[in-house]
Amino acid sequence: MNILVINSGSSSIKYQLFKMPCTAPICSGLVERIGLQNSSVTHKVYSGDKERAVTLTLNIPDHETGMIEIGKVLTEPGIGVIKNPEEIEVVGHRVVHGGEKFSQPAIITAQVKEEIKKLFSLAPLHNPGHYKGIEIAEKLFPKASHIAVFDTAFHQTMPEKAFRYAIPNSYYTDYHIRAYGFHGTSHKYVTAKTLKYLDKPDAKIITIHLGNGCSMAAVDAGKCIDTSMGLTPLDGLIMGTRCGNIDASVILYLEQQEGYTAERVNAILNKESGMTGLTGHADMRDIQKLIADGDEAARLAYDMYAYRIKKFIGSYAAALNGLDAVVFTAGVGENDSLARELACRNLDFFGIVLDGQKNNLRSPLLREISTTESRVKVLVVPTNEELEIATQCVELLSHSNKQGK
Ligand SMILES: Nc1ncnc2c1ncn2[C@@H]1O[C@H](COP(=O)(O)OP(=O)(O)O)[C@@H](O)[C@H]1O
Ligand SMILES: CC(=O)OP(=O)(O)O
Ligand SMILES: [Mg+2]
Repeated sequence: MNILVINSGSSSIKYQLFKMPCTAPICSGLVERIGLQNSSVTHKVYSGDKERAVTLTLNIPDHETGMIEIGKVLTEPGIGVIKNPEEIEVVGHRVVHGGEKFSQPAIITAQVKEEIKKLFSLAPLHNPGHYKGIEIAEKLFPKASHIAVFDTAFHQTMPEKAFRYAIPNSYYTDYHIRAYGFHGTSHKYVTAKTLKYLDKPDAKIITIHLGNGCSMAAVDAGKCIDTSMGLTPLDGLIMGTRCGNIDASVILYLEQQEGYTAERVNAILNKESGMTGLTGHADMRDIQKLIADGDEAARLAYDMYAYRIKKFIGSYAAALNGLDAVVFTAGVGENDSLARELACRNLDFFGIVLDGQKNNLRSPLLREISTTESRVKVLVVPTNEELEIATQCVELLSHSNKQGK
């Protein structure tokens, strides 16, 4: 079954084409730096253990343009992998916010699209892009079944004490205001890999997803018991453009002092804050260059970014009442040794000791970066949200077939 998976993040679109049940992709690609300078599409085609990659530097101002470029590259003679869009049987779409409506994957219908649209205000950097992406994909691949897989699903096991906010109960009952948590597909995938690696199904682990958006999860025996993002993907860690945890009064204060509308404050906190607010850049590679040039603000931003992670490690170790492993994943987590080093520095009290040399080695594989004496293992586990989505699509379709469709 040919399954094309579209994973659109806030700054990138990733795609992979699988011929399931084979878990090795036929091709994969990354549309990067969307809306920034030097945006590009990197398309990789695999045959056996050979890989052929092409990178096209293009002007990609938004996710809509990115999706159209993906459609072109898949069928482009020479670098494409299909002759006809009808060869795609299923398109699996990552959808960040599923609210309380979706705790499982769903076949996309007009009603499902309406629900995704209703959640725009709760995931302003994501759901609008997903919606457009789905609409374009439906036109590009009209014969395929389109399936949405939601970031929120993995976190549905959180106990109420972890997901409720201490605001009047009616806001929960009337508006479902609660923490949902995001990046669930990634936390789920790296959790499974880690438990298998540790050979310990009941392990207590902390998964740290550091991409453009960043989140952490406390996972006990494979079940999420807490996570750092909240009602929306704005909460928790410091991110590329998002502030993470903040005293809610800051919002009121800005509205009073500057006369800002709620919409303006929303844009400031989601798009102009985080590493961008502190350094002018969202991409950690750009910020590292500033640090190398002696830029104090960039250094402070890195320290703040890592300190926030460290505080969550401490609180999740307490929530779990034990810790077997800390797992770094996603763009920053997999590639940025400085962020990992700063986040794990001086955590020997918790039994976490990083091995500087192992931490600096670059590899696309699951690896251990703690010392052999470290009581808690520190791992880098490459995420694969696309494979997880393809797997969930197959499960959903075989389940619906068994139901007699
Ligand atoms: N070699 C690298 N060193 C440091 N950071 C990196 C490196 N490669 C990628 N990144 C970071 O990863 C981020 C993208 O991560 P990713 O998980 O793809 O994000 P998203 O899915 O949110 O778009 C980039 O913004 C950049 O900060
Ligand atoms: C939920 C979220 O922040 O996703 P991403 O990191 O892909 O932007
Ligand atoms: Mg991502």
